[in-house]
Amino acid sequence: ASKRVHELRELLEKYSYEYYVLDKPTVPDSEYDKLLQELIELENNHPELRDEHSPTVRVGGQVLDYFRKVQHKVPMLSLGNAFNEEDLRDFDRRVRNGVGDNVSYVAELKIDGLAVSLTYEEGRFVLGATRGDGTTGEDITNNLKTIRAIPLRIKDKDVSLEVRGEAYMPKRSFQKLNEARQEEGQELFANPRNAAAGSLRQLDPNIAGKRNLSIFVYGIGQLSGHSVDSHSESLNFLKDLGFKTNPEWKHCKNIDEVVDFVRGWGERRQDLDYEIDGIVIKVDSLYQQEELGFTAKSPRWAIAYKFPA
Ligand SMILES: COc1nc2nc(N)nc(N)c2nc1C
Repeated sequence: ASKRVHELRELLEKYSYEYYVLDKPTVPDSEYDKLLQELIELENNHPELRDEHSPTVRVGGQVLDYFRKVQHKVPMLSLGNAFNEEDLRDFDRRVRNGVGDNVSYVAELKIDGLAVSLTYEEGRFVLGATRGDGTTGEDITNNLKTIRAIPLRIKDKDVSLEVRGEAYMPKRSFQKLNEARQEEGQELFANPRNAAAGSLRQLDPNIAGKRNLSIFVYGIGQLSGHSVDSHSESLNFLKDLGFKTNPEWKHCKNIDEVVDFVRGWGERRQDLDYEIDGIVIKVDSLYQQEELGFTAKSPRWAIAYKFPA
């Protein structure tokens, strides 16, 4: 039974990764469900084989009375805002005053969701938390385990890391959820962001598990067992580890390319299946990020361009 249990876990993780992270399933849902059912029965008949990182825990989890508070080892800061091209050029001038003219940027979509932190130790997902006030968040591990795009195990066991990402509800899921709530005469969610936040604040993970949430991982808070020199390298590293990163990011040689990127997405964002509220621009070199440092509440090496609401 143990051999079959491990075989099923590997298979289900692979299929889940293909479906929820790559969006390229290689087997029909019926096949996935059949294997999952077999694993659930095997685990029920052999409790000694139970594992809290088994794919079966995504659909289970006990109801909590409250969320435990957790301290972020590395604060989850907020971003300074830019509202027009001039603000972006001011940001670029400040950066170049700090680190010189040899600077490049990464521009990425700012997902309109809920910032979360995911901690992995010896390759296993051990803690998921909300941003909270930046230093203290809430332990919502059970709810985040229901997000299929979040790997419960990562291949590289020697890597321990804490990653940050934005949990979100796809627009289609938001529409279906509100239609269902309309039918049941329940209060509607105002927007996908509130729906995602409301779902992750549920004390019963079975509710969160039915909300079809997803995530885009956008950065590393802490990392040991590996090193990277730039933000673009960290995005590729996260993708290689099996995380779902947003594919629309662009390495920009200068602020002009950033401005073009921002303009482009200002027009195209309604084509996306998820809501974005802006573009985040970061100095690519981690060494230059270090040189620029932080203000009391935000990195000096990043800025969020906000689209008009
Ligand atoms: C470096 O800090 C950050 N980076 C970010 N990147 C993206 N894509 N989206 C965010 N919401 C975000 N937020 C923060 C605080």
